[in-house]
Amino acid sequence: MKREDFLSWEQFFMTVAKVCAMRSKDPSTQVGAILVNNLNQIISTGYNGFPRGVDDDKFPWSREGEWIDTKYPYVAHAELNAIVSARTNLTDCDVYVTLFPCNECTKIIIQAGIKKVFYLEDKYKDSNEVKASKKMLDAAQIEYKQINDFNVKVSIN
Ligand SMILES: O=c1ccn([C@H]2C[C@H](O)[C@@H](COP(=O)(O)O)O2)c(=O)[nH]1
Ligand SMILES: [Zn+2]
Repeated sequence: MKREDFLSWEQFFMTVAKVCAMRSKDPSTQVGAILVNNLNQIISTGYNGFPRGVDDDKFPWSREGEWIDTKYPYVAHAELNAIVSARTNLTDCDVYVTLFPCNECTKIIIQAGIKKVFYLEDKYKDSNEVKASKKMLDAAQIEYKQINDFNVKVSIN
């Protein structure tokens, strides 16, 4: 008899996105994103971090202070990294991301032709950035779906 407790595609892809987030060196919020095509193939992965050549031991990780002295001007978002790393056309791909995309990532998601956004956390839902994201996704008729029943535990020895 076949196993019944296998991961669904949604659980599987979000688990991979969570694992990608574990690569992030951001001390407060680690974000992972993956792109999946209509054959359920993972096309690309990304996580939030500084761009290539921007030394993450020399640039700031802080959230507060003068904007130029915080991480915000420098960090490349997980969705951006996944999209620019993809080596194929992204039309009709889905994105799985561990945090609801900000407005800048949302613009890139829309322009890349991505069809659906699956997300886990929405901790900045009251921010103007996320409100703007939702307005743009609604206008562009791109669906977004929160994975609610995510209780996957991965333990690898
Ligand atoms: O769409 C998004 C939004 C945010 N991120 C990254 C950028 C930062 O590294 C963190 C957010 O840091 P806070 O300390 O929680 O403000 O998340 C992203 O990758 N994608
Ligand atoms: Zn973003």
